[in-house]
Amino acid sequence: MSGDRLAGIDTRLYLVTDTAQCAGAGRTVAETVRAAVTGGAGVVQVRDKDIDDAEFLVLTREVITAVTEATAGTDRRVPVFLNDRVAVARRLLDEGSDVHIHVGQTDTPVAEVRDLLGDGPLVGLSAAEPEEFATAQETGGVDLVGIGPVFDTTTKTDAPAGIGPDRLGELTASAGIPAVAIGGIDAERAHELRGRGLVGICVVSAICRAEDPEQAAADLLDAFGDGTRKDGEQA
Ligand SMILES: Cc1ncc(COP(=O)(O)OP(=O)(O)O)c(N)n1
Ligand SMILES: Cc1nc(C(=O)O)sc1CCOP(=O)(O)O
Ligand SMILES: [Mg+2]
Repeated sequence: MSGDRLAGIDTRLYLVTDTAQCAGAGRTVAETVRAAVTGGAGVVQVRDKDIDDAEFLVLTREVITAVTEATAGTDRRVPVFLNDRVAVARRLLDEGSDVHIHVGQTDTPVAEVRDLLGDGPLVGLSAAEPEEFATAQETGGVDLVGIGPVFDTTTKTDAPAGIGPDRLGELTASAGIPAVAIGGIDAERAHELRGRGLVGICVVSAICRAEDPEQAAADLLDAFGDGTRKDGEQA
């Protein structure tokens, strides 16, 4: 896999959807995505552990439409990732949709994902151990790693305790693959993740539970900035 496969994508703010959290805030996932992308989210992942593949297919089509509407008339490229559902991704690719996939360490292995989906889609992988980065680099085929949880989270019920920004920075430095941080990130804490080598921050509840997801996205982007400057450093 060669070239800058993330070219043209603003990876600084990555939204992962949670259907129940969006519903609790009185909105659909698609409405939340449309607002968040309008507010600046540059990557979207559809994640729902409680529905079957047929329902996930419908949900993802709605999200693709929301992203298309939010980016209409701009030159923004906002990729839509599917969480875990390789078969649904294959179906959408066959329909001509531009979709991508994020898998974890216990999901479909990356080599198998590539066999099933080919070289076109971006592949994200969860990784939080040096050995996992080494394997991802050796195997190839991973475009982006998600490292977490950086802070404690209640959204992912099987997540361990947060590793903290310093450990996150060490892992990012050794990842060798563009990395986003995930877990417990909100607009108050996002500034702690500047200067950690990340290409972006990834959030669920900070946008899905927000009263105003467009404003929440803008606030998160303000707090993270371009991600490169640590607190207190001059531009
Ligand atoms: C960007 C990003 N990073 C990490 C994860 C977590 O994926 P995984 O470990 O497979 O856990 P589930 O999300 O499937 O519960 C992610 N989804 N996105
Ligand atoms: C989906 C997910 N993956 C994680 C990981 O650590 O790999 S943490 C997480 C949930 C993040 O939700 P919130 O932004 O609401 O804390
Ligand atoms: Mg997974």
